Amino acid sequence: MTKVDRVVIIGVAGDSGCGKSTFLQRIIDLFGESFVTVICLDDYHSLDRYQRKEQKVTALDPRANNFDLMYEQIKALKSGQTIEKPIYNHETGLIDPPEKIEPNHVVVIEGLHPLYDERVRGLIDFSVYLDITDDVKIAWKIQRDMAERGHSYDDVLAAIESRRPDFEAYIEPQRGHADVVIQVLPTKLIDDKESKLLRVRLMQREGVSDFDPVYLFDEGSTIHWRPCGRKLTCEYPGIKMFYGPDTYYGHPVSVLELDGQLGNLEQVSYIESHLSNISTKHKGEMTSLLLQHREYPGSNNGTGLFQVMVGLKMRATYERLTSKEAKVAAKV
Ligand SMILES: Nc1ncnc2c1ncn2[C@@H]1O[C@H](COP(=O)(O)OP(=O)(O)OP(=O)(O)O)[C@@H](O)[C@H]1O
Ligand SMILES: O=C(CO)[C@H](O)[C@H](O)COP(=O)(O)O
Repeated sequence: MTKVDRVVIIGVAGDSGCGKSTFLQRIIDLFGESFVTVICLDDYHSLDRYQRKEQKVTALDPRANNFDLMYEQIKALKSGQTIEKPIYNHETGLIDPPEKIEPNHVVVIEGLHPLYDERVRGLIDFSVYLDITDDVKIAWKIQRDMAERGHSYDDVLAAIESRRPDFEAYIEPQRGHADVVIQVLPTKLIDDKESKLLRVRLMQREGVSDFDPVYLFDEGSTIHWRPCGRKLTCEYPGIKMFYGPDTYYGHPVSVLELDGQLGNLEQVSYIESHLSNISTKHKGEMTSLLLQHREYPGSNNGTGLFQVMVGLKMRATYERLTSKEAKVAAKV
């Protein structure tokens, strides 16, 4: 077992089918596999599939989840203790015998409710909410659930509809607690009925310790930028970027937006060179991270770019927290 002086807890919230797997893979690529442990919060379902059906509650309902145990176990991990985490088995719908989880440098807690319980929220060092609008969620889910899971179009729509009331009551409000929200919306550049072209907004909360929001050109200004031209080749309808201040769930945020598709990934370095506070270790690092896995879904639009950017901010938060604590330890 590796000795870990400081366990940094990262929360990734989002509905099922919102692209968490790709985002988590990007985080693992950045930190290295042995450095990160991912805990899926579905493992804290207190009611199995049959009990939920019997009691007419969904998995999104807090009554189907054990927040006391979630809090106790994340707290224990954060203080360097090994835990016996339950396992929710998605194949059988039952709760399996627990598994041992050891503390690691970075522990990501991902799923429906990382920011729901105030006590769990208090343990998280950096949090992200993946906010995929319905049109896009339907398009993604249809692509996956029809191709890979044998569901029909109507099944997919019915599943989204049946989750909606609990989703709006218990999942969506967590956006107000996240340090960063990645919002995925249909494009405004053209009328795109299939939601293939995306407008992606990064809502970055201001005033969060150990987190400096990324900005375009000039911090605090409002910028509209069409980067397509000599240095960035774009196909119709091109790319539009926006940066500016806003208020979100009653608190100030900096918004960074990218609408459209990145045609030539190598040229993303042109966009990168106009962004500040991206927490890269060398010039062009963000572009090379994107290029490293150009096959991941969303690499050619704002979803991939902002996932990489948020990964870099997580690394910066990790480094600040660990170096602060090392300095405190050195003084004692
Ligand atoms: N940025 C993206 N652009 C286009 N499609 C995407 C993007 N991210 C994910 N998808 C597609 O959406 C579907 C769901 O993604 P994924 O499996 O990563 O979601 P998830 O949140 O991990 O879901 P679950 O929790 O149910 O396992 C996949 O088919 C994937 O290819
Ligand atoms: O939202 C989910 C995962 O985030 C699932 O719907 C939930 O975990 C219940 O799983 P299953 O449908 O396999 O019983």
